[in-house]
Formats: sequence, C-alpha cells, structure tokens
Amino acid sequence: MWLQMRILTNSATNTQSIGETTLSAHTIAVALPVPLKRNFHYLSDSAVSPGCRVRVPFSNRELIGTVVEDNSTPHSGELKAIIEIIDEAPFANQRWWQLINFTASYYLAPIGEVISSALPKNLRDGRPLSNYRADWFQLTDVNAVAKGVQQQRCLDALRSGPMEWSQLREAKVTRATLKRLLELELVAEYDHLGAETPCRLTQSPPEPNAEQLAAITAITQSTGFSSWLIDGITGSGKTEVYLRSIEHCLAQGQQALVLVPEIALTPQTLERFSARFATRIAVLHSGLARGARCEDWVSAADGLARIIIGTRSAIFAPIPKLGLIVVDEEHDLSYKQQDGFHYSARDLAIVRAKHAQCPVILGSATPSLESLANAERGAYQRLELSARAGGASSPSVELVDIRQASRDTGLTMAALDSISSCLARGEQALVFINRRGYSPALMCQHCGWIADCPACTRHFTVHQRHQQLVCHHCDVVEPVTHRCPQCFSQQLDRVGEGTERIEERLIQLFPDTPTIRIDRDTTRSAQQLAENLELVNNGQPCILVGTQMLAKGHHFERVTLVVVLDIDSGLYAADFRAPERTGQLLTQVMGRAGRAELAGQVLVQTSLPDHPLLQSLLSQPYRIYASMLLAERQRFGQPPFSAAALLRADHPHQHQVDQCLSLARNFCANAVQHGVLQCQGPMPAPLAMRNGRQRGQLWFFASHRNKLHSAMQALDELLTNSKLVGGLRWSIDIDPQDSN
Ligand SMILES: Nc1ncnc2c1ncn2[C@@H]1O[C@H](COP(=O)(O)OP(=O)(O)OP(=O)(O)O)[C@@H](O)[C@H]1O
Ligand SMILES: [Zn+2]
Repeated sequence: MWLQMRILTNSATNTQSIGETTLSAHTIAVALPVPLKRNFHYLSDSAVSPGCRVRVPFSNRELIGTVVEDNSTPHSGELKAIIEIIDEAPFANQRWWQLINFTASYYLAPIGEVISSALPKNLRDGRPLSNYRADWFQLTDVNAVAKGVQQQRCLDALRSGPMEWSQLREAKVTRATLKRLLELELVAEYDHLGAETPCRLTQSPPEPNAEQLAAITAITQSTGFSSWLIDGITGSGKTEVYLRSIEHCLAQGQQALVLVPEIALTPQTLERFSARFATRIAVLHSGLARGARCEDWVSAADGLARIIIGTRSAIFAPIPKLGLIVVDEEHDLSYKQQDGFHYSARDLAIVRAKHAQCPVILGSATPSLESLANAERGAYQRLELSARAGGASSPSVELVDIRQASRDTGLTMAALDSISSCLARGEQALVFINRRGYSPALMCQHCGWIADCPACTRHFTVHQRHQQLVCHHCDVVEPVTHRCPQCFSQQLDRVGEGTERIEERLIQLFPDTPTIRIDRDTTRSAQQLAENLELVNNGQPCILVGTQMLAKGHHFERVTLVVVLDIDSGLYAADFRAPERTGQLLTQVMGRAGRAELAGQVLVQTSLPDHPLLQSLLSQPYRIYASMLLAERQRFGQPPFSAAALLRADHPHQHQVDQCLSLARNFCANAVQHGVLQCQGPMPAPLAMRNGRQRGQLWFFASHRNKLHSAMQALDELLTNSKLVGGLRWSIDIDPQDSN
C-alpha cells in the first residue's frame, strides 16, 4: 500500500517522502509532545543521531519530536517518513538524557512531555538553534593594518580575542565596517562552539566570617558528587557561600546552575552575580521574551554561559560542563510543578548532581523537613550559618493581640504607631498580608448572603480598582454587584482586608510617603516589578505592602519594620504540612527586617497569641521548631518518614470521580492488605469543586519509596488502559507537596 505523503521542498535530509518505501533504511524512534507514554516510529533516508529534533507527520498534523533511537525495532504497522531533520547534531549530551529519562520514569510522565518542558517555546516549535547563536569574529592576521579609523577600531577591538557582534557594536564598530573587513579577509567568522568563555572577578568580595569560611572550604574541597544543606538564618550571607563556590566551579572551567524560586528574584540574583563575575550569565524563566530566552538557553547548551540562573524548569537546561548546582530557598513550594507532570526541581537537582558527579547546595533559612531529615540521616551534609553577616543583628519580635486592640482596616494602633516612627526615622516599613485583592468577601448586611464563585466552592474576592469580583481559583471575573440577589438589599459589605485595601488605607494615612504594593496583580510584568523594587532600593522612606512574594529572599537594606497581619489562617489549617509552611513563611517575612546596620523590629498581629505553634516558633530558632515538627511527623509515619503519592481525579460529575478513585483503591487493595501500602480516601479535595469540576483524591503512603513507586507505576498503567469516562482527568503526584 502506498501512502499519500507531502512532497518536500526544503527537507534537510532529502527524504523521499513516499510513505513506507524500502528506500528508507533507518527506522527511528521519536519522542513526541503528546500525553502517551511511548515513542513513535518513522522512516528516515539518512541516519539521525539520537537527541536531534525532527519534524514528523502525526495524525493530520505535523509535530516536532526528538529522536530517541536510530534503527530501532519498529513498533508495529506501516511507518511514515519523517518530514525534516532539524538539528545536525544533538543539542544535549548523554547526561542530559539520563536526567530526562529519570524524570519520565520517576514522575510517570511521557518522555515527550518532559522534553517539551525542557525546551523553550521557539525550539519546541522547531526553529533552528543557529537562529539563537550569536555570530563571532576574529582576526585572520594579528598584525593586520587597515585603512581608516573605523576599520582600525574594529581590528583593535579584536586584538584581545574573538568577539560577538554585540561586543563589537559596543566598541562602536558598524555593520558596514565589519562587512568590508570580512570582504578584505582581514576578519573572519569564528567558530565559538567549544571555546572557553572568559571569566574574571570584578569585585573584591567581603572577607567571609568563620562559619562562611568553613562552608566554603568544605564545598570547594569536595570532589565528585556531594550534597550540602546550608541552614543559615535570614541575612546570614548564604549568597556569599554560593558566590565563592561558583567562583571555584568557574575556575575549573565548568558551568554553575543556580535555581531561584520566583521570577521576581532573578533580577536581584543576576545583579549580585554579574557584579561579582565578568562572564556570560544566562537567565531562564517564563517572564522573558521568547527570543531572549532561547538565546540564553542555547548559550547554556553550547557551554558558553558559565552561570545559568533560572526558575524551576531551568533544571532541565542542557549544561554540558555542569560543575555545581545551587538551589536557593530550597524549601519553597514553587520548586514543585503543580500542573502537567509534578516534578520537584529541588529533588531533581540532587539527581542531576549525582549524574554530573558535582556538588549540589541547597540553601535556606527555613529548610524543608525533607532536607533536614536527609541531613539527619547523613544523606546531606549540613552547614550552619548561625549569625547575621556583616554585623547585622536579628530583629526583635512582638505579638499584638488583636482581640483586645481596636483596628483601622486591620491595622492595630501599635502597628500604625510603629510605622509612623519608622518613617520618621527615615526608614522603610513592610506590611505583610498573604491575600491579594481588596477584600476576601462581599457580604449582604441584611441576609448574610456572600458572593460565591459559581464554578468553585470558594468566595469571590473583591478587586476594588477594577470593580470586579474575581475567583482566585479559576480566574472567573464578574462585575461587583451593588444589590443582594437574595434580599435585594443594597447594603453590601466588603469583609476583611487584602493587599489592595491595606494599600488604599495606608495611602490615606501616610499621604506624604510612597506606598508600594507588591503582589501578583501589581507585578504582572517584570518591568513593573523592577520599577517597584528600584523604588525600594533607592532607600527613601516608603511602605511596602505585599504577599509572600515579598517574603522570599529579598534583601532590602532599609526595611527595619515588618508588620505581619494574617498568620492565623495558617495556624488553623488542617493540612499536615501547614505548621511547616506557616513557620517558614513567618520566619522568612520576619527575616526581611533589619538586614543591614539598622536594627529590625517585627510586629505580629494575631488573635491566637497563646497558640503553641506560634509560641514555639517565636521563642526559639526555626531549627528547633522544625525538629519538633519532625518528631511529630515521625510519630505519625508521615513524610519524610514515609513516601507519599496522591491520585487526583476531576470531572463535572461526582460519581465519575468516585468511580475512578474506587477503581484505584480496589486495585491497590491487595498491597494494602499485605501492609505494603497505606491508602487514605477517596475523599474530596480541600477545594472540592473548581471550574465546575468535582475534585477527589486518594492518598498513598509506604515505608519504602521503591514499593510505592512500583505500585504507582502499576496504577498508572491500569488507569491509562482503563476505559474511563470521557472528560475525566486524573494525575498521580509523586512526593506531593500540596494537598489541594
Ligand atoms: N562576610 C561578610 N561580611 C560582610 N557582609 C557580608 C558578608 N557575607 C554577606 N554579607 C552581606 O550580608 C547581607 C545578607 O546576605 P545574604 O543576602 O546573602 O543573606 P541570606 O543568607 O541569603 O539571607 P536570606 O535567607 O534572608 O535571603 C548582604 O548584604 C551581604 O552582602
Ligand atoms: Zn472559581
């Protein structure tokens, strides 16, 4: 049988494209970005190295895939020919494949999807890597003399070594001059791949204190794989330890990967790193323009970028000369991917370092219980930084009982007085409230009706500026109603406070001082965030209002007062991880106060001043608080003292969800009976309905990770092959971090 195939005009391979002919000698296995856990087979005229992208026909469209194997045994049936080979050579090495394969198998994900999340959009779309490689130039003859000042300027610039076009432009060379010199053959293109990018120190670093020095020495003297947990209080100078370790890594001619939890932290990190090192630094996160992100990704893959700073998905960047991985704020939830396949970039950092036989540093002032347990059992080596660096002292902390205090828009008089005096001293204050929007509910004074999202089991949040009711769970937006739909009263109250309302009130109370709000609504663009941070960093008195975005890693020298408005919800939460999260958040936000010479003060407003968790958190270092939580987890056999997985399912109808979860539960019944697995559920998710879909879940625990993993693999296969009702979505989350 002959298949009708597209005739190609610009195929790099000259594929004859006539279906399953015997002319094509190679059967290649290709990973495609589809949710199927298998490879797809195609024919190719010429050999294609594994690791090259190809364009292939797939049902009635074209997809970009990555070759996994050449001359593999065909799957079954008749094979179609590939359309185009995109890469001449693989874009990544064997170790990268090791990481991708590990990820796919550990997180039960299709390999094509893992590769997809590793590639930036334009490369996923099949654009050639060469589009994102800069042109480099060099002298053909070091003694060459040119005509005219312009040409001479170019030759002089190149005397120190090959340069990229952008560097030449900075040296005031024009395109026309360069073109002329290329014609004269005084300058030639330079093949920069495989060449060393120079790297030099541009700043004399501060003298490390004794603890920093001990950490730096331990890390830089280690050989091969080693994993380090830097448990250093806020402001203790963890970054200095990273910088010195990176310096050592660069001196060996290697590349360093630095993960940060939030896009918002990349500018600060980039600034500190580029102040220290004159070398090529790649930045990888989703807030960048597509082209720029590809350029940086390719420069990492080519080994040219010596430092790679990025958020979660940067863990998948090809880095051929990887010599060090740093995971800053390792406890942060954002390292765990919540949609698609649920990988943890922090955990993969350990795996990747093992493959690369290099050190990995996890750093935090509030390490996760997982990492603390790993340090305790000797899997990680713990390094402690117990004092603030550079002479700063820890802030004083005071609880303000809101049950007895009168409040103005959620702010007690004690808080307002402290803000006034802070500003009067010419310093900056930070007000933390982990809730964006104006108020978390719109309620009728008469009948008690509350505006709820029609698609979720949650209240709408009022956003005053845009006069909108917004659901923070499904992003449904409705205009603010002015009349109760139940009793027609026009007396609707905005109940409670969010960042927008606090901002509004602070502007009224302190009209002469800028109030800067930092939350997801005010920082949609990186530009806007940068401008806001710039305002803070110029040191003028100001009030910062923000969510947890502000609590993470920022170093604001002139913030001396931190006011915490709503920590209580975290103390009430039922999730077994809530005490850990609350402790981390509070410790981190308090840690923004008094980080330089000026002393810091923290006010925590609460209606639960005697709550044992709060008491224990504030009366002793986080480390001791954490060891108390660890003891409790151990007592109940919860992670990290057991391995966990979470099956989630959702569908518009509850009984379909129940059916899927019961199927899973029954499937595991045997393992449960034999004590290999523990099962909890089926139960509704904490957010039981989202976007009109009922959500249920089933928890699995096991004392052995391997046993849990094989059970989940089998379950995954079962569900994949079961004829589940159309529209049912399910996923298995290995090592879940979020119970929602
Ligand atoms: N040895 C040192 N001598 C003087 N100053 C130092 C030293 N080490 C670090 N610093 C300074 O101390 C400040 C705090 O350091 P850094 O931001 O690295 O803290 P951190 O441990 O990362 O804190 P956090 O966990 O709160 O983000 C910075 O301004 C840094 O330049
Ligand atoms: Zn909703």
